[in-house]
Amino acid sequence: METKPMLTKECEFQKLQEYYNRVGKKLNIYELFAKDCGRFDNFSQVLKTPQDGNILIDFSKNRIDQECFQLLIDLARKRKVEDARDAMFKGSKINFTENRAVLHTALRTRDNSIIEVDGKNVMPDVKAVLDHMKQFSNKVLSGEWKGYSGKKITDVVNIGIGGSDLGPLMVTEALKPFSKGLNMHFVSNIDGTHLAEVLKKVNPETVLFIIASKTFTTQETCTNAKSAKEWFLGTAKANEAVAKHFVALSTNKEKVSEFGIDTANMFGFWDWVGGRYSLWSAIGLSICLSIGYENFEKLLEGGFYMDNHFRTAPLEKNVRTFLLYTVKILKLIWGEPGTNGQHAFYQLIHQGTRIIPCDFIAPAESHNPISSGVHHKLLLANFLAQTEALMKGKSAGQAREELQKSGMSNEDVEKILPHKVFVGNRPTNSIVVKKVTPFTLGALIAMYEMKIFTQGIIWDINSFDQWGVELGKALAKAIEPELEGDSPVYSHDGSTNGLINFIKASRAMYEMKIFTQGIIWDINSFDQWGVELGKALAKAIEPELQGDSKITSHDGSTNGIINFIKENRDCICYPCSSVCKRCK
Ligand SMILES: O=P(O)(O)OC[C@H]1O[C@](O)(CO)[C@@H](O)[C@@H]1O
Repeated sequence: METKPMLTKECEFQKLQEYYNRVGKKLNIYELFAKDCGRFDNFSQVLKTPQDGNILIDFSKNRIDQECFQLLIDLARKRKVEDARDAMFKGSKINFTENRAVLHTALRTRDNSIIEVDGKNVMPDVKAVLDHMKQFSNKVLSGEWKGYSGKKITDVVNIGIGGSDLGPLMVTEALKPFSKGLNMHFVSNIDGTHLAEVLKKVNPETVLFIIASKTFTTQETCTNAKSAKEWFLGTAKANEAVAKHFVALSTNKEKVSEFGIDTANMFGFWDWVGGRYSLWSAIGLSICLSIGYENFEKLLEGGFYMDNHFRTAPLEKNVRTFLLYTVKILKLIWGEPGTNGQHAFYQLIHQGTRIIPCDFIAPAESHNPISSGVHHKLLLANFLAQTEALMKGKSAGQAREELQKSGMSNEDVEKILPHKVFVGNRPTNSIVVKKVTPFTLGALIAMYEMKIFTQGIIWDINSFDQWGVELGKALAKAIEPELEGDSPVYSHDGSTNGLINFIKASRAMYEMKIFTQGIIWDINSFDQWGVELGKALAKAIEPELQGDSKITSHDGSTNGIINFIKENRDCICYPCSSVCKRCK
């Protein structure tokens, strides 16, 4: 890869910085909507999928205007995002610190492209492994594959960690409505409780263990796999039985065979698949077993669809660059499904001292419209309300008026007031799909992968290596023996020694830390007014989701998303009466 100047030295970056100082830091999202009735249309995009409906990407609730947008695009061009993208897709070794190609995109290529690494077309091998996955998963699902005592497989335990766990775990969880009936379990943690609790639920005669490890040297996975095998042999006794109940997903044939797994039951992949991007590879075998191979192919198709968008759409119309605007603070993506987050950490997002840009992802239609769709309506109302609340906030004037109306004394009002005010102007992206399907999920995952890629190129960070993680692993090896026994340790810095010695002696108490922070900063750790505002807005939005009339009562983005949901769902009545013009 060509060496680039430091980001801050780029003239385009300096222009962006100058713009931020002059205009950007004063931008107020809510006011931007008031000034521009076309804002939602200008800062959102609809992608039409072949069979799975439209995907809406709304980034209008960000602190951007047209000038800022153009400056960001100019910066992306200057940092050669398009060249890097093309280099990645054609198999150049863009993971320059490890001298590797980055070709998880080849795994989901669904046309007849030739993709070469070191002059060799990798596609025949990709197809051969997919074929192996198809044959195997079909055999297990049909019951043709039998355990050592002749019984069908009922449970699958995926033992892996990091990319060999999280991607398949997330996908199988998200696509549960497509399950073909096997019970899926995922064991990652080295904490023995994780494995032990799963083993209580499965039967050695009907369980299949998938040992998923790119390197087959990962401490957690190897330890869990060894313990699982010991548990299995405790009942099965004969070593030959292992072949019926253990398969491996790896790039390391030698280690797989050393472990005692027949390499005929090994599903391979290659060093150009990064661990974090491996769910599209053989690491996705648990996905195939959960939702069936045909659905796994649809997941690949969704990823391929998004890749094609990324490759061909100009930056100005490219959804990954839109998502760029969320990058300022987080380099890390975290969250919660459904409304769980608003009962946990949204207080921080509403009233914390740092801006936390959020993405909200929602389906217009649920797979489970139970109680005549009431659950889904409430889910959507809360999603919409939180994005609105984060943007609008609540001024001191509004809060004072509310408190006075409640009959509170003036003295009390002034005491409570600072806790009831929140500045708003918190940026969010909203992403709405018609329904969560293997295809749409594949497309969304690929979109986020490419967002990380784009950020890496702009900041000149290699998104495909993990040297920091490797350093941690090396240090863990040194610390491991020190945790034995009860003699104090002095070989590290004061803090690490202190921690080790404390762990040896007792457990930490975290709740009191939060309490102490609250007292020091004068933040009430026990209220949640930001969350309450979201709830109030959700109540107002709920009835608006009824019927198919256009909504205009909110800001452009909220209106736009509500109207998108209404237009893109089959049923328009809550509760579902089966007589509305779309669902009857
Ligand atoms: O698949 P492996 O080789 O067991 O590695 C597990 C995970 O550990 C990492 O190497 C990080 O330590 C990830 O990249 C990878 O997904």
